[in-house]
Amino acid sequence: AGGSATYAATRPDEPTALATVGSATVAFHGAHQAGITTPLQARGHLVALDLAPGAGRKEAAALLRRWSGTARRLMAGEPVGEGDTGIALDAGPSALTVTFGFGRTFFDVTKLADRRPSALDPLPAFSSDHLDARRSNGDLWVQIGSDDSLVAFHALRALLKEAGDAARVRWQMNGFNRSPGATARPMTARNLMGQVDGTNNPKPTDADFDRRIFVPAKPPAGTPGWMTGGSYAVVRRIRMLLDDWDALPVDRQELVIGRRKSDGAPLTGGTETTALALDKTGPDGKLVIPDNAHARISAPEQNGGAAMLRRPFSFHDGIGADGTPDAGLLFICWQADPLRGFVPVQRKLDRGDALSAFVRHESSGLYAVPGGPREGEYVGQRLLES
Ligand SMILES: C=CC1=C(C)c2cc3[nH]c(cc4nc(cc5[nH]c(cc1n2)c(C)c5CCC(=O)O)C(CCC(=O)O)=C4C)c(C)c3C=C
Ligand SMILES: [Fe+2]
Repeated sequence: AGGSATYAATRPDEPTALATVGSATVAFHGAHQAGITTPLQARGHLVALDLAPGAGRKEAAALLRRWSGTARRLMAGEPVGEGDTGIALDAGPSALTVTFGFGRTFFDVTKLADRRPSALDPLPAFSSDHLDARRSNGDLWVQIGSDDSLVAFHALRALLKEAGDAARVRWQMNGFNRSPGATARPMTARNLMGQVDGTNNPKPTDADFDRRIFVPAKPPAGTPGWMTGGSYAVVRRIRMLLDDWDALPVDRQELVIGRRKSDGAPLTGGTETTALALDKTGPDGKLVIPDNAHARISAPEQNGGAAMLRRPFSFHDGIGADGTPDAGLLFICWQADPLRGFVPVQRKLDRGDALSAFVRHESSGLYAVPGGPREGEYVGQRLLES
C-alpha cells in the first residue's frame, strides 16, 4: 500500500474523501441561491468586483449568464469545458456553492436605479467602525464555498477568468471553517476565539424562517419583484484582537459572551441549546449573564425580534503591521431586510457589547442576492432582462 515516497502525501488504506466529502452536491437551481442555508463549508472565497469602465447592463447580463453556466457545471462536478485549469481534476464537487449578489453601485452603472431595492440604502455608520473603503462594497459580489480547498480555488479561477474585460476585482477575502468529519459527531462551529458560534441561529425548520431570511412572493413596498426568493447579505471583515482575548482568563471570556466556552451552554445552566435565562441573578444579586454580554445584547427578544442567519468563515491573513495576527471573522449574515436584521442588532452592540473591546470591523458590504435561478435561467435574469 504505497512506498515510503507516497506515504507522506496519501493514506491509501483509509476511505477516500470522494466517497464522503467529495461526493456532496448542492443544487444550483431552486427557489433560493445555494450558499445561504447550505451547511458551513470548510473553505470560502469572497470576491467583490466592479464593472469595468464602459461596461453596462448588456455586459453585466452576459457576464451573469456566463457565470451561471459555469457555476451550474462546477456545482454538478463537471469540468468548465475548454481551457479548464485542471485544478479540481480527480475531486468531486465537495459541496461547492457559488452565490451571486449585487451591490448598490451596480444599479447606477447599469442605469437600473429604478429597480434598486430600498434595502440597499447604505448601512448607517457605527461608532466602532474602522472601515477601509477599498475593501468594502463593490458592484458585484461572489461567494464561493466548498469542503475542498482546491475545488474552491478552481471555481474562483474559472469565474475570475470569465469576468474578462467586463469586471475587475475590487477586493478578495479568503476564509475557512472546520472540515467535515473533524469532530466525532456533527457540532456547531467554533470561531478563532474558541467559542461555539452559531448555536442560536434561526433554523430552516422554524415556522418563521423563510419570512425572516427570504424576500416573499409579494414583496413589501420598496422591494422590486425580481428580489422574490432573494435575501440580503451583510458582509463584515471583523478582525479579532486575539492576543488581548487570549490573555483574558476563561471565566472572564465567558462573561463577555454569556455562554460557557467549553460547550456553548448559557452561564445560567443547561446544555448548548438551553434558552438563556436572562433575568436570573446569582447569590450576589447580580445578573448571571451580564448586561453587556454579547449573547444577551444580540438576542432577538432584546431587539424587537430582529433576526438574521449568520453564516461566517474565519480568516487568517498572517501577521498584521502591529505584530498581532491579522485574523478574525468574515461575518456574513442573511436576512429578508437588513433594517430588521443586522442594523438594529449592530446598533445595540455598538452601544455596549463587551465583545467590542476585542474586535474591530474593518470592512463592510451590503448585497442584494436574487432568488435561485429556474432551469434554463441565469442568476439575476429577472432583473437584467425584464
Ligand atoms: C450585528 C450582528 C452580529 C455581529 C457583528 C456579531 C459578531 C460576533 N459574534 C461573535 C460570537 C458569538 N455571537 C453569538 C451570538 C449571536 N451573535 C449575533 C449577532 C452578531 N454577532 C446574534 C444575533 C447572536 C445570537 C443571539 C441569540 O439569539 O441568542 C455567540 C453565541 C452563540 C450563538 O448563538 O451563536 C457567539 C459566541 C463574534 C466572535 C463576533 C465578531 C467577531
Ligand atoms: Fe455574535
